Amino acid sequence: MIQLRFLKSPLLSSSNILSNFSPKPRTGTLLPHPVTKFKPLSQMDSYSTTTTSSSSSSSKLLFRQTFEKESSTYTYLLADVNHPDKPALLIDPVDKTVDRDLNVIKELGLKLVYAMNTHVHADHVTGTGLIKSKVPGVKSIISKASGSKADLHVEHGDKVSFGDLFLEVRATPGHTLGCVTYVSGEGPDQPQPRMAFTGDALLIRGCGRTDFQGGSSSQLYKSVHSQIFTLPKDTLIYPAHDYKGFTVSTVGEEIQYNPRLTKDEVLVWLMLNSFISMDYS
Ligand SMILES: N[C@@H](CCC(=O)N[C@@H](CSS)C(=O)NCC(=O)O)C(=O)O
Repeated sequence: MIQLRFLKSPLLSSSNILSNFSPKPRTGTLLPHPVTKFKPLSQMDSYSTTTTSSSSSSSKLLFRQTFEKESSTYTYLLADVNHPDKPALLIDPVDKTVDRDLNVIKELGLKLVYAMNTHVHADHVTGTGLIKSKVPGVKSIISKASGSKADLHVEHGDKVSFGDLFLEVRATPGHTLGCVTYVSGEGPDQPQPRMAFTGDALLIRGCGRTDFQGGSSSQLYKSVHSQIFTLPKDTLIYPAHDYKGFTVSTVGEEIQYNPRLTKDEVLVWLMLNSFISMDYS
């Protein structure tokens, strides 16, 4: 007789498959700082470089991807270098590599305004506290849903501006309840292709684990599908980690090839929650 045996995986909780994700779009109030409430949204210890021109206007994105090898974490530096102030932000800085990243910012003559996190990290200490102590005036940013302390709390639909460029905040819970993805702005004066800083929600050919910090596999599946996979297919995916040497992917590639997020949701849940074994007794 062939028997299917399901063993619970430590990664996921079975009750999670029933939960839903539907971020509430937000409207309009303004904060004094250029974090605004947006209209509803319908390897190496070195760095890689891109400078992206937008199709019009004076804004020009300077972009750097740096890596912290112990936790395999990427930090991203973005700046509007055509703005007179050269305002810059860091996404997911790591305490151990703060000096390296601040040195690049200094060399390039940028003014760091934000140190942002996509979520509360379990594998390393964020560099935001250290940055604030070393660079007065820098504001830390994290999602309100994270329940963590920061100077500014963002929610789904908010907009983080730096010079003439901006990032949209999209709620992508599942790895943790408070995970967000920061997506470069839409519009003729914003960089093309768009860029999505997905934290641990979407990794290249993978996704963040969902077995701690309020995680849920079903929520992760839904949030990635509704908030990341709906972006243009050429949108560049920049995750918070990579363990295999990948640096960047695209929405189109991940829709086609990500083994954890491309199959039917129930099938993915069964794959992640169970080991199917054959019993021939
Ligand atoms: N799989 C990693 C182990 C480190 C790890 O658990 N990373 C987290 C993100 S930091 S909390 C994760 O979600 N990894 C994805 C996964 O599939 O495990 C390794 O290979 O070193």
